[in-house]
Amino acid sequence: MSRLAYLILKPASEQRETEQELMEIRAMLEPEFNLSVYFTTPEVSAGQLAHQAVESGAEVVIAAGGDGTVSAAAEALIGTEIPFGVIPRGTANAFATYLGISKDLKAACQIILASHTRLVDTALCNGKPMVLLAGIGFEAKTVKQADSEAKNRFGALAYILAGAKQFWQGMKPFETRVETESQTAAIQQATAVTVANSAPPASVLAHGTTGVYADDGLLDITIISPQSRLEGAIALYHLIKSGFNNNAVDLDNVHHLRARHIKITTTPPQPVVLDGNLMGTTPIEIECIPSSLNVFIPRNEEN
Ligand SMILES: Nc1ncnc2c1ncn2[C@@H]1O[C@H](COP(=O)(O)OP(=O)(O)OP(=O)(O)O)[C@@H](O)[C@H]1O
Repeated sequence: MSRLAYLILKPASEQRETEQELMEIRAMLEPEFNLSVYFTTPEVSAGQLAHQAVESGAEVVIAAGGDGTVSAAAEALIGTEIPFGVIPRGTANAFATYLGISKDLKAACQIILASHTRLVDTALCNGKPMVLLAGIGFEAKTVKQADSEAKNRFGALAYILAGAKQFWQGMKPFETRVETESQTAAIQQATAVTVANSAPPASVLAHGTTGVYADDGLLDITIISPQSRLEGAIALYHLIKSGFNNNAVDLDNVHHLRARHIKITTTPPQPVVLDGNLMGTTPIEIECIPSSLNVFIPRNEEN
């Protein structure tokens, strides 16, 4: 008997596109799974649908959408070992990229059909699910500027344009205090604080440390505090490099630490973006939940 799978899908902006994508997903997955399809709406979240799926005995849960949809659906699966499939349909798709899942719909379905899974860490940020990262300051302001119209028109370039604008306009620095289970750091003139569970190289501000790994039971914290545009540009250059070579950034204005439990306060309060969506303002408290999500990944991404 075929396995019971719940597909949670965030509709695309064009209905025809959604219909076409759903047809392709059904054609790929239905020979293998008994597939039930549910659409998210502004009122019914991927999290609610995923909880419903778990209660109904789903043997596999699949989220098709952007990082917000994937993160919300993942929350219901934390600690369940129910295999979780990701079909990237958003703008950035950072979690899928981190896991090595292609944006090509058929290739993403093939990964689910191959049934190879890996346990990864997740985290809770002020009680909300986090598979990727929480960004305070620069990143949150960038996401705020890249509205849905810009994302529909320019795709991922919308984030780059919004980031460049932020950078050019200059950021108001803020004071931050980061407390972990073993240490406390206080930085006077921070412009961005990033706490990452997982992060592809494109999530540049997360890469102060020696690699961001979603299976080490730890969160990676990067705080940047450049005092000028030039210092900011140098820091960015080193962070981009570190995203690819996993060497920690060695600069006075890039601070990094690792911990399982983190509390962050800022003065004044700063906007926070959680897994690609704005969630409110600081203070935040984040707890890593080691090996808590069982995701389908390509076989060659095991290490
Ligand atoms: N049918 C819908 N119509 C409009 N908004 C929706 C719908 N379903 C979910 N949402 C909202 O979309 C957000 C999640 O979007 P998600 O991040 O998954 O996709 P995206 O915006 O397409 O991708 P990205 O963030 O990468 O651009 C949530 O805030 C959710 O409330």
